[in-house]
Amino acid sequence: TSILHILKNWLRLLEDKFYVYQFYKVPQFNHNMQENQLYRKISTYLNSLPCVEDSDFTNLFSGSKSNDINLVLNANQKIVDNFLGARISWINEKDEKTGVRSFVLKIRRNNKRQILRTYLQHIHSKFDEIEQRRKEVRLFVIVNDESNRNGNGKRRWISVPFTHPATFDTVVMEQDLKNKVKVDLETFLKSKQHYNRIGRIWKRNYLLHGPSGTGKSTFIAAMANFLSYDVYNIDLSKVSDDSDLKLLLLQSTNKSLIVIEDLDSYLRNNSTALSFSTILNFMDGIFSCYGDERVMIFTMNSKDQIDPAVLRPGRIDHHIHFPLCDFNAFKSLANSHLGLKDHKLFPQVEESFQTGSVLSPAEISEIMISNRSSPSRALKLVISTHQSNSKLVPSRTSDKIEMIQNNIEADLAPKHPLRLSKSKSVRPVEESGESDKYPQGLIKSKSVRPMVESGESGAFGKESVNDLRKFYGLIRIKSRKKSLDFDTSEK
Ligand SMILES: Nc1ncnc2c1ncn2[C@@H]1O[C@H](COP(=O)(O)OP(=O)(O)OP(=O)(O)O)[C@@H](O)[C@H]1O
Ligand SMILES: [Mg+2]
Repeated sequence: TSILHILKNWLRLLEDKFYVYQFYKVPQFNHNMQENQLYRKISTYLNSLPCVEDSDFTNLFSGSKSNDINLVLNANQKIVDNFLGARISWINEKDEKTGVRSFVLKIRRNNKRQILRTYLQHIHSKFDEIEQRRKEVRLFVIVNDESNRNGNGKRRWISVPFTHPATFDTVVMEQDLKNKVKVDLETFLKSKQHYNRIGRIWKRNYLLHGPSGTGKSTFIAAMANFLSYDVYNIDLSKVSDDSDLKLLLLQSTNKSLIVIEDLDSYLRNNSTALSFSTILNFMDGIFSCYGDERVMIFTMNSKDQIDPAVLRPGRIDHHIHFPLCDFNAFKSLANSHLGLKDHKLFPQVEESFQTGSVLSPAEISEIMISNRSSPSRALKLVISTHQSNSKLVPSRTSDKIEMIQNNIEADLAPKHPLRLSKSKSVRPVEESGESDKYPQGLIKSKSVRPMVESGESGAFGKESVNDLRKFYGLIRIKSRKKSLDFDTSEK
């Protein structure tokens, strides 16, 4: 490697003899000792180049995030950048006497005319891009404007730092689709001139649709983190009229994600004071033409019965479907949540998925989080849920979780006849009103939980209590869903 490096340097020196070069110096300070902004931009740009790693001497600094390490060029180091096929060298000069630094650009004379101007513009836009990524992302939500005493219910934004950890790497979805969205967003970021030329507002609209718990909101967070855009979450039920919406949009900034969750429910239930045409105009970006560079995201559980006008190209540029969990998604979740690349139960899990997906990634993710100490148990729970007749699987998450729990209790039932009879007497089937929805076995023991959780183990014997404790994870999910029936002291 060293020999190759030396040879390359020699070759370069030899090559240099055959060309005439022009030099440009960018000092750190101007004559009044004010910082030269161009120096700062060039420094940021050069330190972001991968070739910094190849320079002979580089400084390492910790970055803003705990695991980040930033590479910074040391004084008097040379790096070479390639731009439109031309080689441009930079030296980070430091005056030994004064300690003043400057960057010196070296470019072939014949390249200068063709590319220098474009190259400097390129540095400017790269710097903007890097700064944008470094910026703290904020989440804006709508509140009533208290200061507006006679303000007939006007709203305003308040913001908090947006700290959602989701990224495109953590969201489980088809890799091709994920890449497509990334490329689409990257192209969008670079397309200001294109949008101007064709006379369109520089915006892109996405529709994320699919059942509850399939990752739509998580995906929005990943997009915000990818773009480093602020998120403006518009709750349409809080917007009092058309002018209110316009005002709110006027107060939002460029480079932002405008999010409307559950648009279908607003449209179906008419639960907003806005007219249909206002919503369409808003989606067209007519109200947001005061700003630029917006990505609008709408989510829906289903596109059924939605007026096609809402979904037409231009209003929605990109439709992304979020399906229930299939086996591939399950494997990704098992890998990220349980650290499982493979498991002896995987073939069985795969088979259980063949009856059709009934669980959302959110539900599978909950099972895995609650049972992360025992991956086999988590996998068994997924299998047992799928094995129940998929037609009997309810659609509401809380009902599904309950059904999973009941399955486990049913599994335990033959071993603990006493428990069964006890539970039956405590909570009769008719009480639940669900007797025609699930088979008898699935609802029989709902009320066992309070007794076990409150520590009344005497009624069941140690073994059964231990068995139920094994599934404590699930009991926790359920009790969380039911917003805690019992107080903690009882627990
Ligand atoms: N595709 C996915 N990849 C990774 N995690 C997921 C995925 N889908 C759901 N989850 C997990 O499930 C939880 C709920 O997901 P999320 O809120 O994004 O669902 P949603 O589609 O927005 O649901 P809703 O329609 O009810 O708002 C999240 O905490 C997330 O961690
Ligand atoms: Mg959501």
